[in-house]
Amino acid sequence: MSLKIQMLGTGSAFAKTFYNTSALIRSNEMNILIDCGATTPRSLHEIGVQPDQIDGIIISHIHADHVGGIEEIAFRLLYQYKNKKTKLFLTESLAGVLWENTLKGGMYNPADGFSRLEDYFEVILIEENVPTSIQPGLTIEFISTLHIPHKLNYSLFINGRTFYSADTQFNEELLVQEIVNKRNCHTILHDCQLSGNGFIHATLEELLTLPDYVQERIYLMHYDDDMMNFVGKTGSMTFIHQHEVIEIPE
Ligand SMILES: Nc1ccn([C@@H]2O[C@@H]3COP(=O)(O)O[C@H]3[C@H]2O)c(=O)n1
Ligand SMILES: [Zn+2]
Ligand SMILES: [Zn+2]
Repeated sequence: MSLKIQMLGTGSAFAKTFYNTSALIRSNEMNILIDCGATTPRSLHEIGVQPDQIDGIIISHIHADHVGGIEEIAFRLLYQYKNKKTKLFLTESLAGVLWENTLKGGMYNPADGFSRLEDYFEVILIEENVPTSIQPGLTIEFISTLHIPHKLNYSLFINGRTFYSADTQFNEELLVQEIVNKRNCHTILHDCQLSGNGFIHATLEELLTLPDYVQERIYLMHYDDDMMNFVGKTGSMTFIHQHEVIEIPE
């Protein structure tokens, strides 16, 4: 089965000319969303994908640019699409905080029987660091990575060949030794803070220290509005663009 990734957005949390970083894993048989930020529903609308065409949503971590559009998708499935549920793929610990700390505020409605995450979604709990088949032809590993200390965060390893960082601090050992040397990963989609100190994201300066054979595999995403000023300054790495489609190698 031929799988593709289409970027719904490639912007940082504060970008105004790019939508929040999120992506669709697509084939003839499925549309699986990676994260659903505040601007993701608009981007889905622009490429003609309706909420009832989404077969599931993978959640990397809880920041509004990654989960701020979930309430809209859930309410539209419930009210516009007559109680259709989509799947939500996430770790058990993330499911707890996603409901209690983020979604419950807008979605808690016990009078109508909606008081848990499971009332809106078919919740599929995934064990971290274990490759798990979530759809025919699609295996995802939630790799625990460091974004903000004490905050749950997962990068994704897709079908054993493609790494999607979501939001993470620079981790040379993970990228070089584990992902490329050991796992022979050919495609890396990595968040990138173009200027200033990283602290919670990998900076361009840090990513430029990677060996060439690793940089060649990296698409940069989650960038600020000044991205155009950095074209030609990203070593062997390339920017991926909003709505661009790339193949996921078999
Ligand atoms: N400790 C933190 C926490 C958050 N932030 C900013 O807020 C954004 C939330 O989404 P993000 O994509 O993780 O990027 C974060 C930083 O811009 C930050 O700069 N430092
Ligand atoms: Zn983010
Ligand atoms: Zn984040």
